[in-house]
Amino acid sequence: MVNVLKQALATKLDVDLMSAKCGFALEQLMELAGFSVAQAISKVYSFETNPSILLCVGPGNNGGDGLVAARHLYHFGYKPTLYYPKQPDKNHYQNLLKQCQNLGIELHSDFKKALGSSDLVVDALFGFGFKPPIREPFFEVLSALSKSNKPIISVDVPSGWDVDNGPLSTNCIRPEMLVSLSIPKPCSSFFSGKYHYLGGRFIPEFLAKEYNLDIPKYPGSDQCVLI
Ligand SMILES: NC(=O)C1=CN([C@@H]2O[C@H](COP(=O)(O)OP(=O)(O)OC[C@H]3O[C@@H](n4cnc5c(N)ncnc54)[C@H](O)[C@@H]3O)[C@@H](O)[C@H]2O)[C@H](O)CC1
Ligand SMILES: [K+]
Repeated sequence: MVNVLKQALATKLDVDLMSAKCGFALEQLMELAGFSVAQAISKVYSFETNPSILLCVGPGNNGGDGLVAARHLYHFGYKPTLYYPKQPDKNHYQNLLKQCQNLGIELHSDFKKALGSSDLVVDALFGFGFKPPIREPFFEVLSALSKSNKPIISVDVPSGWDVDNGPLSTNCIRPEMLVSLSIPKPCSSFFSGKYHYLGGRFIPEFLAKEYNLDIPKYPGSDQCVLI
């Protein structure tokens, strides 16, 4: 049994989930993934002491999880805001953004100002689709994050880390919390923050068996589990 999945296999698992044999749509998986991230955050950081959460949103599905999490965090009582420098044309991402904006969630253009006024930062820039080296404008964003003392919550993979091999340099971000999705990626063994959660409670048992995955048991109706 394995408790981590390398980049190539995580990509294959994602394709399998959305194939005819499993029948999921990306929108469903992303909603569950993003909801589990919001729920994990709510278990660790109270909205009374840490209301302002800046969600840094990347151009792929990791960013989509961030947009979903922002919407749920708003409904949980937080004050989320977004930094989304590369917005793809795809309908789904535009709808997720519209859903946030309809709630009055602010979209920042000045990253440093946004960072200064936040209590927590969600890193939803890159997940298992990241291929180094980091391209602009993300290099500047990640180096500002690595120098900041704000607690960072990374979604699936700490952005800028190699998915299979971990931090690429000494000035990589060091998140306080990591929410792995489906199953942790190998880089999570370098995580030295305080809280490691697993979310994305959607892997059918037959697929877990096929990939020989050792998925921790989720408590009750929770969408995340502390690992
Ligand atoms: N099965 C699951 O667990 C699910 C997880 N989800 C989330 O999806 C991401 C993986 O999404 P994907 O779109 O494949 O990749 P990323 O978002 O990680 O990144 C792709 C995006 O980033 C750009 N990019 C890649 N490398 C660089 C670089 N060096 N510099 C700048 N930009 C880069 C690339 O061009 C793309 O635009 C997974 O981690 C989960 O968070 C799903 O939501 C549901 C199923
Ligand atoms: K991330």
